[in-house]
Amino acid sequence: MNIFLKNIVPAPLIGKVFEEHSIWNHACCFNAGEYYLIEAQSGEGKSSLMAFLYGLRFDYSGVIMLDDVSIQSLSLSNWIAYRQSKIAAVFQTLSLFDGLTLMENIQVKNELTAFKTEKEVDEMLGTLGVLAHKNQKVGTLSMGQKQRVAIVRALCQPFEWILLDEPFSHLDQINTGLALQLILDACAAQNAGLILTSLGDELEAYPLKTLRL
Ligand SMILES: Nc1ncnc2c1ncn2[C@@H]1O[C@H](COP(=O)(O)OP(=O)(O)OP(=O)(O)O)[C@@H](O)[C@H]1O
Repeated sequence: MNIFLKNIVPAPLIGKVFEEHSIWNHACCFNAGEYYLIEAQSGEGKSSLMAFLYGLRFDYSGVIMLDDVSIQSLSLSNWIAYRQSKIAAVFQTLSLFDGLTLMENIQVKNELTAFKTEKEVDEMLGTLGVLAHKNQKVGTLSMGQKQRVAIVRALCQPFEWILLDEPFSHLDQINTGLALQLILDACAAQNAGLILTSLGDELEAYPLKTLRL
């Protein structure tokens, strides 16, 4: 599935002048199966773009197409279907349940999708260094640990695109590399694409196409 943006401008940024290569107010295509890094400073609209692509916000001008379907035309049941099998996401809020354990948070999703075996979930948690915390309440985990739980949970579903809004902001360089590699492997296994936002340039060494807002 290709994602086309045609002259998108978030309502809060209307009236601002954008650079020639900006995504905002220009035509832009995210090609199916490719990996994109959106680099921008705070307040330039990274979270807004992710919310638009996931159908959480519609306060923008312009058109967003998923192949030949305008996302403005999707019903709630269409969105549910897209989010179940086509678009996975990790937002900055993470949306974890603090009162549940790490593993319960993941099983809430994986029991619905049955996408990963328990062994596969354990392997992903082990790769990201949080397996020892599987029975700990999420409310007591560090922010970096919570980010890794949210990433593993997002991978517990089929997808054509995964949207990640500053998913490594609390991770050190080594854990960032491990998490990104896990995500890239999951994308490669499904020929899925990735759109990742970042404040800085710490991900420029990875095989991602960098775009500016
Ligand atoms: N719901 C909203 N209503 C009004 N203004 C908003 C809304 N959401 C975001 N904005 C404004 O739109 C601009 C972009 O916000 P956004 O959260 O997308 O930025 P960001 O690039 O993700 O920032 P950060 O890196 O700090 O998370 C900001 O000026 C923000 O104040």
